[in-house]
Amino acid sequence: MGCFPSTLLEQIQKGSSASLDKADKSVAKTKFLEVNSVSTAGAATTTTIHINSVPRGSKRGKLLGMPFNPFRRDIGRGVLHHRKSSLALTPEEEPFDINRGPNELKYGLIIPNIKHQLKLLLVFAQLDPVSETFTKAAEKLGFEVTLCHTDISALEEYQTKSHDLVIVDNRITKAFDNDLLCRSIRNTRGSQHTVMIAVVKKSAFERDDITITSLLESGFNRCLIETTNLLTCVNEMILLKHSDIRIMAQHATCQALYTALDKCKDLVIVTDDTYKFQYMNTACERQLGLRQEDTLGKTLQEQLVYDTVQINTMGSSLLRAREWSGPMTLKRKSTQDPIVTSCKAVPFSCAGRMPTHFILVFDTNSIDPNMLSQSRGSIHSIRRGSTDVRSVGSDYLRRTSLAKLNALPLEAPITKVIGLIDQIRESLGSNPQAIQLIDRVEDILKSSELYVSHVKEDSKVKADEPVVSDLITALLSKTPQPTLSASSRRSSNDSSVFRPSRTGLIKAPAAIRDLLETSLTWEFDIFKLEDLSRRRPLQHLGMNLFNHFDVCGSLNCDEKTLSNWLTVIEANYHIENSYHNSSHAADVMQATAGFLEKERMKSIMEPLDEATSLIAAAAHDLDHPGKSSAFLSNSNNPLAILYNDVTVLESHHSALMFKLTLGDERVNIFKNLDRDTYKLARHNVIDMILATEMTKHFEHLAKFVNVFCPRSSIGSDMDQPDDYNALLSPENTTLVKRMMIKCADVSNPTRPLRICVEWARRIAEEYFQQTDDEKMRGLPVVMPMFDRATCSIPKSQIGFVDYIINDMFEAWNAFIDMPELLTYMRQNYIRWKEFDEQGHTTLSDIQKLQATVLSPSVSSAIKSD
Ligand SMILES: Nc1ncnc2c1ncn2[C@@H]1O[C@@H]2COP(=O)(O)O[C@H]2[C@H]1O
Repeated sequence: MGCFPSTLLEQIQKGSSASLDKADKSVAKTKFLEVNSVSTAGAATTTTIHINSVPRGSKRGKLLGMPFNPFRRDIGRGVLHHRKSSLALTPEEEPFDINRGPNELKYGLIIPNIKHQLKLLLVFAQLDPVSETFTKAAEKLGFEVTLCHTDISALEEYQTKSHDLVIVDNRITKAFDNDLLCRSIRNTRGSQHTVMIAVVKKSAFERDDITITSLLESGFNRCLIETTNLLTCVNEMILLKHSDIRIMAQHATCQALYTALDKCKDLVIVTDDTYKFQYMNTACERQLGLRQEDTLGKTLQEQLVYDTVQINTMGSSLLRAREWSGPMTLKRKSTQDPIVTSCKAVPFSCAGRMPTHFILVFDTNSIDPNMLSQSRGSIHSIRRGSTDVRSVGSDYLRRTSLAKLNALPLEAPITKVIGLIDQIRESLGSNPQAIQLIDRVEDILKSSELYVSHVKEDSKVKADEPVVSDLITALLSKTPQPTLSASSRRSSNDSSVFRPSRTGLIKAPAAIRDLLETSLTWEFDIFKLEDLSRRRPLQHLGMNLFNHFDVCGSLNCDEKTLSNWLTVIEANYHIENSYHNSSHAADVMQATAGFLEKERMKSIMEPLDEATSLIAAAAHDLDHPGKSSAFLSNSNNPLAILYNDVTVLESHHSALMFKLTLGDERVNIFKNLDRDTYKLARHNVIDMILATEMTKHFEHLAKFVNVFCPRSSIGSDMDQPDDYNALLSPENTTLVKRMMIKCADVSNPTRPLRICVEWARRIAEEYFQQTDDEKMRGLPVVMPMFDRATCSIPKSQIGFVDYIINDMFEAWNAFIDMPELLTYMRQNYIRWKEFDEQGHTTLSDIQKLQATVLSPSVSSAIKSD
C-alpha cells in the first residue's frame, strides 16, 4: 500500500464530501506524488499505480491514474488559448487538462460528459464491512448509489437506470450467478458504456486461479480486491472515474458523432494512412452501393476511386499533414459508373506529427443529380413523356454513349461539358426546338475534330472565288485525295553534309553589316539581304539575331557551333523553291525576333524560350520540297508513308533538324545543355514547328483567343484582359509561342507592300509549279485554280487575308501591341483590291507592277530568281 499525501488523507479522514471533491482535484493536481502501489486494483489492467515524481510545473503527472498522452489531439483554433507552452508547436502536443470542461472548448475536442452525477449500482448479496466501505466511498465522491442484494433486482435496476458503474460482489460465489448477471447486463442495449467491476477475495489473485479470467470473459472490466479501507476504496473509485468511466463516456460521445455522420448528406470516409477504410457513413454506403463490412481493411483505390493519380495528388498534401480539396472520381460498386464529386480531405493524427488517419468528405451538391442514386436515369424520359421509339432509342443511345464516356478512367473537360448539357436538356422541359438544338450541340461537341475548319457551305466565297476556296481548302484540309500514282523524291541528304569553313567565322561584307543594323525593324528588306548574301540570308541574319538574343549564352554554346548550325540548316533548304527556301526561313526568323523584342514578349519569355523560338523559326520549313503535304500523300512520297499522312511536312522539318543537329558535334548547338534543359528545349522547338501546320490553324487561334482575348469574338475589336501576367501558366505560354511562330510564318501580307507582293508572287509561283507537276504526273490537282494561265493572284491574296490573316493578326496585335502589322495588312489589302479591279491578275501582270510601281530592290530580287 502506498502513501497518500497528508493533505488528502486529512481531508478524507475529515469525511466531508465537499472536501472530498476538493481532494479529488487535489489528487489530480498533486505534484511530487509517489504512490507506489494501490494493491486493490485487479490483475486485468493495472494492479499498481505509479504516479511518477515530476517537477512542479511539468505537464506530466497531472493526471492521476490516466495514461499520460502527450499527443492528445485537441483539434482546432478554438483550443489555442488553452495551450500552456509556446514550445508546444501543435495542439496535439498539449497534455490533456483535466479541469477543462466542455464549455471552455470552442470546438474540435470530443470530450465526455463526466461532470454529471455518476450512477453506481452496487450488487452485494449481504451487507458487510466491504459493502459498507464501497457505499461510503461512493457517497463521499457524490455518486448516486443503488444497492441491490439479488441478481434479478440488480438487472431490473440496471435496465431502468443504465448505471455508469456496476460493482458486483464476487466473494460469495453461491449467492447468485455473477457470470449470468454480467452477461445479462452486457446484453442490455448501451451497456458498452458501463464499467463493470467484480470484487474478489485477495486469495483469488494469490492462487492464480481461473476466477479472474472467467470474470473478465463474462464482461467485467476489472477485478478489485476486497477492502475495508475507505481511503483505498475512494482512490479506486477516483481512478475508475478518470480512466475507465471517462473512456466509456468518450465512446458514448463518439457514438453521438457517428450518428451525426450517419445522418449527414455528404459522403464521409475515414481511412488509415495507407488509404485502408476504417469507416464510411450511411450516405456513402447508399450512394456508392458499398457496405462498410465489405470495405473495411480494403483500400480506396480497390473499392472506390477511379484514378490513382487523383489519390497520389491528394496524398502528396495529406502526407505533409495538409488539407487537400479537389475533384475526385468515385465509382459506384454495382455499375462501375463514375461519379464526379468535389472532395475535401483532412489529415488526422492520433499520435505524433505524422497523420494516422485521413478523413474524406465528398460534397453531394457537387455530384451530378442524375448520378445520385435516388434520381438516376428516369427524370428525362418521364418529363418528356414520349413513347416514340426513335426518341426512346436516341435517348438510350445518348445515355449509353455518355455512360461510355463517363466510364473512362480519366475525366476530360468534354465529359463534364456533355454532363452539363444533359442537365440543361433536363431543364428544358418539353421545348422540342430547344432540345433539337441542344442535341445538335452535343453531337458537334462529341466530334474529335472540334477545331478543324471547313469552308462554310453557305459561304459566297466558295461560289464567287474558286481560287480562294481552293487555297483555303488546301491549307486547312487534312485529308489528301487518294491516288494510285507513285512518285520519286529527290534525296535531301546530299546537302546535309557539313563541310567546315577553313577560315572560321566569316566577317560579313560591310553592306550586309549595314543592312543588318535594321534587322529588328518590321520594314527589314529580306530580299536585299538575299541579294547581298548570294542567297544565304539565313547564315547572316541568323547569326546577327542569335548574337542579339545571346543564344550562345542561353545554350552555353560557342559562336562557331551556332554558325556551323546555321550553315547546315541553310544548306538543307531548297534553293530552287521559289517560296519555301532559306529566305523564307530567314524572314520567319526575323519576324520572330521582331515579336520577341516587344515588351509583352520580353516579360514572358525566358532566355531559353527566346533561343528555342529563333531556332524553331530558322528550321521550321527545313527540306521543304516546294510541294504541300497533300501532294506528298497523293504521290505516296516516303515521308507521307513514314508519317501516315499526318502532319507530314512539319514532322519532317522538326525530325530532320534534330537529326542534323545531333548527328555532328560541330553543329550540335544543344551539346552543352543538361538533360532536363535539353528536353525542354527540344520540346519547345518541336511544339513550335508542329504549330505551323495550317490544318490546325483555327485550333491554335481559338485556343489563343479563348485565353488572351476572352471577351472578344473574332473579327470584332479585341478586349484585353486586365492582367496578362495572371494568365501566364506554362500551358498558356505555349499558346503564345505557337501563335508567335504562326504569325511569323504567314506575316508576309503584313509587311510593306513591295515585300508583301514579292512573297505573294513567290508562293503563287510555287503553287503553280505544284499544279504543273500534278497535271504532268497524273496526280489529283490539289488547287486547280492555281493554274499559271488563269489564276488571279490579287483575289487569292484577298481571300488569304480574309480567311486566314485578318483575325489572327487582330488577336496577335491585341496581345503584342504592334499596330504596324494591321496598318500594312489593311493598306496591302486595299492595293490588292485595286490591282484586281485594274486587271493586274496574272503572274506576269504582277511582275510588271513590281518592275514599275514597286521598289527597285524587289525588282532585282526577281531578276536573280
Ligand atoms: N501570301 C500568301 N498567299 C497564299 N498562301 C500563303 C501566303 N503566305 C503563306 N501562304 C501559305 O500559308 C502556309 C503556311 O505554312 P507553309 O509555310 O507550310 O505554307 C504556306 C503557304 O501555303
